[in-house]
Amino acid sequence: LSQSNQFCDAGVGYPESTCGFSSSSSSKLLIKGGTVLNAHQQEVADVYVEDGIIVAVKPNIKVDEDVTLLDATGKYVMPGGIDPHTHLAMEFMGTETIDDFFSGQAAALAGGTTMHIDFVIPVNGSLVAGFEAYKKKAKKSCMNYGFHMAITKWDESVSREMEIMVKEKGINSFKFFMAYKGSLMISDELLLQGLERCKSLGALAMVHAENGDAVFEGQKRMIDLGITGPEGHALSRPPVLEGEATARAIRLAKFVNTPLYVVHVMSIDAMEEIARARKSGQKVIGEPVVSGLVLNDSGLWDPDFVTAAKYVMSPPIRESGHDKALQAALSTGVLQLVGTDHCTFNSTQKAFGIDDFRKIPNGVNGIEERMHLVWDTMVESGQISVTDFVRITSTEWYDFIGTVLFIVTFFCFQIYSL
Ligand SMILES: NC(=O)NCCC(=O)O
Ligand SMILES: [Zn+2]
Repeated sequence: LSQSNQFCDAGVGYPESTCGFSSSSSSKLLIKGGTVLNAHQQEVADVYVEDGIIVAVKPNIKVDEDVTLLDATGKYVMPGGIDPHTHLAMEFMGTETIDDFFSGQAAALAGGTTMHIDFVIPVNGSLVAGFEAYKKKAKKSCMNYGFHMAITKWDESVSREMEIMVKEKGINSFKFFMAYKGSLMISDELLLQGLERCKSLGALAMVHAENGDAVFEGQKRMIDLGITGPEGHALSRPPVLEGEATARAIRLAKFVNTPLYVVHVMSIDAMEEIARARKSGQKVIGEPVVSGLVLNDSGLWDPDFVTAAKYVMSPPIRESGHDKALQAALSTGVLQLVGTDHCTFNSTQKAFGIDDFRKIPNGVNGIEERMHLVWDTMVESGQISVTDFVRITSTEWYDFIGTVLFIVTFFCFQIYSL
């Protein structure tokens, strides 16, 4: 936890030890007798933590009397979750997400996630200005976070600033939008240049894969048919458009010979493209999000606009069947890790699209619910093991991004009942 945060400043009943460590006293904690989990193994052991840093993990650690004891017998002790895909305080579709870096992170912590990676959106195309703006937004943070960077246009200065991000600012993953025509979307020509640049910088290229031109046409088609409600959102951008863009991005990444990370894989169509590419040996990573794993599109058909609009996100939550197929792909290693795409708007904001689904701000929640929903649907059902749970909700990210972000989240353990 940061030394100073809103919990501490507000003094809402949190002891000093929760609000960072004073220079005069050190904090010592022994978590005793739990089943310690990581992505590869589990063992009954004690965990000794000094000043927020894990010093030892082994059975029967003996400590002095000044150490705080926490009995974890009969419980799992595991790393805090890492959500690799969030949008806090993001300006989007004429408004700003209702969760900022404090309220979103408070929700994350309540659900066992201790780190998230948010997407910096450039300001007028400038990555440096976007980075500075997000540093300001993130000042209210109460947990660990990192940044990806979205690329929303392409020119020489963007290319130069990508290097600054990688070499000076610690950002080494860049997302390209193949959707949102007229705002965030970039052309294939620019995507290709972006992929080349990622390759030359050793950075990871990410894509939001939907065919933005076809989505635009699909939206017009729905409006012409008089379908203006939230169901029109899903009808206008069917799975085939996600599959097409995923296949295109994969082929362009292959042409450039650089790894590709596909964010929010929502359909069988996209998942199968990833499966095919991986089988052929191409380095493609697929990230399902918790809404796609546990929901289906029935919410979008709710006659109550307020309810239906809550389910509007892109790519859309799909018909029943896609959810189970994505779970199966995750459990068999076709897809690798679970994000949320947490991007929340309240009912007033969602109501911008009361007469036209194209104006409903796109995004759903999940940062608080991700860990327990994956546990409930996939561990409890026996689809994945407890160590797999740790891998797909926490540690897998580091396998992709290397050692740049050392496993800070291990500082914050979450305890789950056996
Ligand atoms: N996914 C979504 O609906 N909103 C957030 C922006 C994005 O990731 O596309
Ligand atoms: Zn997103």
